[in-house]
Amino acid sequence: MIECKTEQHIKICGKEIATVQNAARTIQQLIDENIPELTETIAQPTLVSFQISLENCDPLSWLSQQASTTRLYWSDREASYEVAAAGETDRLFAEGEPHLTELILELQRRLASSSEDIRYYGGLKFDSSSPADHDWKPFGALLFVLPRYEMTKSQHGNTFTINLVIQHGNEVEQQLLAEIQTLQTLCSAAPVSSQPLPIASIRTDSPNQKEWQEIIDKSIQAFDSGCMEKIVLARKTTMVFSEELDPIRLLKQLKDVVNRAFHFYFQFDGTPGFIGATPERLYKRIGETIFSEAVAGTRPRGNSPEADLAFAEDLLNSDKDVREHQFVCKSILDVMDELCTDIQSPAQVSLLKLARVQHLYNKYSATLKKGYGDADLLERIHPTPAVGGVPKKEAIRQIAALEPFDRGWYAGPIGWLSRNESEFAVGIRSALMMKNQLHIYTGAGIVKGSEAESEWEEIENKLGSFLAIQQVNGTENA
Ligand SMILES: C=C(O[C@H]1C=CC=C(C(=O)O)[C@@H]1O)C(=O)O
Ligand SMILES: [Mg+2]
Repeated sequence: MIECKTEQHIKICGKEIATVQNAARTIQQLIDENIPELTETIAQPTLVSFQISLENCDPLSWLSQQASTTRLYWSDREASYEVAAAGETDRLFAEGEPHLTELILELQRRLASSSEDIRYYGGLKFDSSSPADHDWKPFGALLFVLPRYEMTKSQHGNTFTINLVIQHGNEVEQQLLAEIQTLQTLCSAAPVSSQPLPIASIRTDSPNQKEWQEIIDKSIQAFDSGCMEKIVLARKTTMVFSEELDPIRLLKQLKDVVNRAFHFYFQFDGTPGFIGATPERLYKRIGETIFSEAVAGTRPRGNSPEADLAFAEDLLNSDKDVREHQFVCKSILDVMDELCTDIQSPAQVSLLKLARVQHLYNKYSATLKKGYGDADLLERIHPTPAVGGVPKKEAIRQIAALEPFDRGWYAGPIGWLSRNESEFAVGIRSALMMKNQLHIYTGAGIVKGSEAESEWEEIENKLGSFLAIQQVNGTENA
C-alpha cells in the first residue's frame, strides 16, 4: 500500500493530440520538458499527473492489454463518460465497521489540492456490520483507488493520464525514467476478442427454490407481525466454466447486451473481479446539486411493441410493484428533506426500459444544504429500499440472517469521487469473477402480496443478461 500524503498536486498537460500508439513518446517528451522545473519545485510527496489528449481511443481494448493486477472500468449510463484504468498510485482501504465520515473526509483531504479530473474509483460493502466471506475479504468495507494509468473517453475528448506520487525533487528523473519503460508496453490497441465465452458446465443456485420459499415465508411472517414492511432478498447463482474467464471479454459482451446501464469492473491487486451492468444511480453530485432516483418494480420486456406495452401497463397497475417502488421514492425524499433544499420530484412515475426487464422509475434533484457532503449522502441514502428494505435497520438485520451468503459489494454503492463531484451507482446486476467461476447476485423486493414463485421468476429475468452471454450446459440446485 502506498501512503499518499500529498500536499500538492501538479498537473502537466500535453498540447499536441497523440495517437494511442505514440502516447508513450508524447508523454516522454512531456516528462523531459518538465524535469528541471519538477526537480526544483518538489520538496515533499506530490501528486504529479501527466495528461495528453488522444486522437481516438478504445478504453476497453486498452484495458485488455494491461497486465497490472489492479484493473478498473467504469462507463456511465448515458455512455457520456468511459474510463479504463490500470495500476494504483494511491488507495484507501478499510475493513470491519469503519467510520464512514472520517474515511470520506480523508479522501477529500487527499483530493483537496487536485484538479477536478482526478478521481478515486471504488465502492463500499452492502452491510459493513456483517462479516465478509473469503471471496469478498479483499474488497473490505470500503476501498478506493487513484489509478496509475487512466484512459478516458468523454464528450470533452479522449485523454491518457499518468498519476505519480513524487517523493522528492531530486528523485524525479529516476522515477520517471522507470515509468517510461513501463509506458512503452502500455499503449496497445488490439480490439477485445468477441469470441464466445467458454461453456458453463454447472449452475448452482443459493438458496435453491425450496429454501427461497422458506425465506419468503419468514419475511411474510415478519410483515404480519408488523416489524417490517419491505425486504429485498437476493440469490447467488454460481456458474462454473470449462476454462478461465477473461473479464474484459465478459464485460464487452455485457456491454453489447445491456443498454442504459453503468458498466463496471473492479479488480484490486489480483483479487477476484467485481463486474456488472447496473441500471440504478444511487446519486450524482455536481457541487451542491444532487441527482438521485428510485428504481423498483419489474416486468420483462415484450417480444413485440404490443407485448411490451402490455407488460408496461401491467407493471404500472400492479399494486404490489407500485408499493415496492413507493417505499423507495419515500425513502429518497425523506433523505432529501433532511439534507437538501429545492427538491424537484416528478409529477408521475415513468418506466426505465432495459434490454430484458423494465422498472418503475422516478428521478429527483435537489440542492445540498451547507455542511452536508458525500459521507452524509452515502450513509443516509444507502441502502435504499430497492436493495434493503423498510425499516432500514430491521431489513439489513433480516437480510444478514436470511440470506445464505455474504453480499459483499453486491447492492453496495460503487463509483467515484473527485474534488467537487461524485457519482455512485447501486452495485446490482453484478457478479464476482474468479478464474473459471462466476457468482452472479440478483435480488427482488418482497412486500405483502409477494409470491415466492413469481419473485424467483423475476430474478431469472433480471439474470437474463448474464445468462444471455453464456452457453449453459447443466443446472443444479444447491
Ligand atoms: C435488487 C435488485 O433489483 C432492484 C432494482 C429494481 C427492481 C427491483 C425489484 O423489482 O424487485 C429491485 O428492487 C437486483 O437486480 O438485484
Ligand atoms: Mg420486484
